[in-house]
Amino acid sequence: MITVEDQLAHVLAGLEPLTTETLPLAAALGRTLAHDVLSTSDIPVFDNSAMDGYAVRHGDVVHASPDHPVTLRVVADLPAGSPEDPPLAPGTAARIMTGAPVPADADAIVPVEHTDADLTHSGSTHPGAANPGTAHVTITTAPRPAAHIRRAGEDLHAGDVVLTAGSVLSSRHLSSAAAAGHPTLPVHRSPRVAVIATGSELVPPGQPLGRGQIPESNSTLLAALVTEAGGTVERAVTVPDDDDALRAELASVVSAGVDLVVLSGGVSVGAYDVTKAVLAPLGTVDFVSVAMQPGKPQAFGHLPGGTPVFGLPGNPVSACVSFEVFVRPALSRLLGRTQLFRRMLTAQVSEGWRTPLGRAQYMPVVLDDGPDGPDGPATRPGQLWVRPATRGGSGSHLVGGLGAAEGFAVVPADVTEVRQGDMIDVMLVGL
Ligand SMILES: Nc1nc2c(c(=O)[nH]1)N[C@H]1C(S)=C(S)[C@@H](COP(=O)(O)OP(=O)(O)OC[C@H]3O[C@@H](n4cnc5c(N)ncnc54)[C@H](O)[C@@H]3O)O[C@H]1N2
Ligand code: MOO
Repeated sequence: MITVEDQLAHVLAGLEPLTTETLPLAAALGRTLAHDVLSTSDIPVFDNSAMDGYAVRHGDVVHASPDHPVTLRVVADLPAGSPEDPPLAPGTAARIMTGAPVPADADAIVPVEHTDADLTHSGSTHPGAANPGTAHVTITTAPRPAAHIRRAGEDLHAGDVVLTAGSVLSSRHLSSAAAAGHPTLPVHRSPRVAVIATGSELVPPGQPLGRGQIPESNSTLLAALVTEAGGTVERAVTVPDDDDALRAELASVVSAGVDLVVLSGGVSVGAYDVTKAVLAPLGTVDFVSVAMQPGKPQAFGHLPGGTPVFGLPGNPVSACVSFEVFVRPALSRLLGRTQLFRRMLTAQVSEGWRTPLGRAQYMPVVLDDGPDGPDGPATRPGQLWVRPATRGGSGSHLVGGLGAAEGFAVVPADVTEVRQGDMIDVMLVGL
């Protein structure tokens, strides 16, 4: 048996990020940034007001207080978007709204709450429609120097990196890109993936089951995992345990130009293990036993023409774990991501279990409140507890309980028992 780490290194060795394309911001959501992106301007773009109020000369109002208010003449009205830079002589102020450029002569903003003014609503900022406000304003509280002025470039300077290559673009990244003046972003192409489930016992979910038949679930699982991981499902199909049927399907997906093929089932030593029967003779797909549970039998290699192909074990929990351990990092590499793996955290075990010696175990787990409940003596703030997600434990066929899993606890190969209270690494898979 080879280790998980060696098999993963073998898988990743031959994979390079796909080519890049330029997409409008909304279409780039979930894609991976291909190059660092620089801000085209300072952020903020210019010195602007953080408050609705009055732009003043600090020296005019430094002693203002409720007992000694200071009255200034209002010489301008500056809504957000105003291009004006009115001169402010001593003793004058400009009415200013949040986001409007601060006049060059002003060095503090007094919020309207610290004045006698009342900012009644004006229907439009259009010149002429704007309400000029009062002719005078009385300041009742002295501002600090530079109070409520948001400085140009205090967030980023023009030319600074705003987004780094390899980032998976979220709503927040897209907002930063827009603010930095980019209507489009360079991203890696999303890998087009074909999912092929093999097995003559499989029928579509919901159809009546004859003896020996089960609902097919791996194509649904794997297609959804591909989509969640940022790939594009080209097709998700089921073929029977028939060599010619699988050969025909593989030829079809290769000619469709997919970037990756993910097969489930038929990788073990059974008489009808179609995946092995069709792919092993090619000499370009390796069938190996990996020291993990579930997920021991694994296949990875290339189809004629070079398309990478995974053969995952058919047991549903094995297929899921195999995807997380090998296929997700591979897809992340094709996507150009810098973060190839799920996030790991450390949690404490609230219900122990036995594990096989010599194989790293991936146990589906759920988060819980610990053995004593949320207020128990062993529970500390921020402490995470986990227990097996399925009543039956780690069986690779226990697909019913898989739905509840929020993570996979990763138990090292040399451990035979996980005990209550142990600290354990958990790969988070829930959102
Ligand atoms: N003599 C041995 N037998 C087995 C070994 C072994 O080392 N020696 N390894 C076992 C392990 S571990 C695994 S894992 C499985 C892997 O087998 P295959 O990849 O060949 O998978 P199948 O035999 O096709 O199916 C296994 C199991 O999963 C069900 N299945 C398959 N596909 C689906 C699907 N799309 N949806 C739902 N369920 C599916 C299938 O009905 C079987 O019950 O081999 C062990 N055997
Ligand atoms: O290695 Mo298998 O995946 O335990 O069922």
